[in-house]
Amino acid sequence: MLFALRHVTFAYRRGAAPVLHDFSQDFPAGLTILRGPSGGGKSTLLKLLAGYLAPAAGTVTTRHGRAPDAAFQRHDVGFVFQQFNLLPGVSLQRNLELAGLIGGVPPAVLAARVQHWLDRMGLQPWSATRVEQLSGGQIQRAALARALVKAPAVLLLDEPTSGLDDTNTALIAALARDWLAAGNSVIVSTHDPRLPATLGDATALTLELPAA
Ligand SMILES: Nc1ncnc2c1ncn2[C@@H]1O[C@H](COP(=O)(O)OP(=O)(O)OP(=O)(O)O)[C@@H](O)[C@H]1O
Repeated sequence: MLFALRHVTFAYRRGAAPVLHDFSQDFPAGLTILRGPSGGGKSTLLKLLAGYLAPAAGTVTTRHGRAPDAAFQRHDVGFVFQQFNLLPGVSLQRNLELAGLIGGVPPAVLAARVQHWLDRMGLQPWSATRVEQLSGGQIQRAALARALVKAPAVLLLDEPTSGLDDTNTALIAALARDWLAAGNSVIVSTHDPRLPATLGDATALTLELPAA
């Protein structure tokens, strides 16, 4: 099992209505698609899986049999946030290099790995560009490239294609498909009706989160 959640309750503030209440769910390896209304808790759930948020009650267990910790975040998880969280003021290439270094990619293979993802994402012309000068679509592809540089076993994607045109959506779907085909796992939250079809994995688990 990739993740097991047991009786998870989470609220952003003490006393506030919980986003998740007594939520239990197994996440098998492979593809999981999180759907549900805006504000339903998809991003929150992804952050609980990665260990960026901790439940107030209940447990999140990774395939290592432990709660997700800093080592798990560094080595096992590639997270594409809705806000992308690229490091401003430095180049796209440097963003990818830093992510690889933090993720434990051996320096000997790092440069080639970074070039591979810049090429694959069609971002090579902007490798020296500071990220705040990229377009929205370029930033979205850059965030995915940055998540993939460290070759994470689990890719957590939060609305990775929102606002993207069909070409860029197809590019991101193809990447996710390849990542799955290589034996890795992808958990994706999405409203995008194009995405489940283009991911084309009949074994996908689809979770519908209820309205908050
Ligand atoms: N940092 C935060 N502090 C307080 N409340 C938050 C925070 N982040 C999210 N929330 C609230 O938690 C609830 C769930 O939000 P979440 O972002 O997980 O939903 P979502 O399903 O990902 O929504 P969307 O599809 O619009 O991205 C919402 O009511 C939201 O307002």
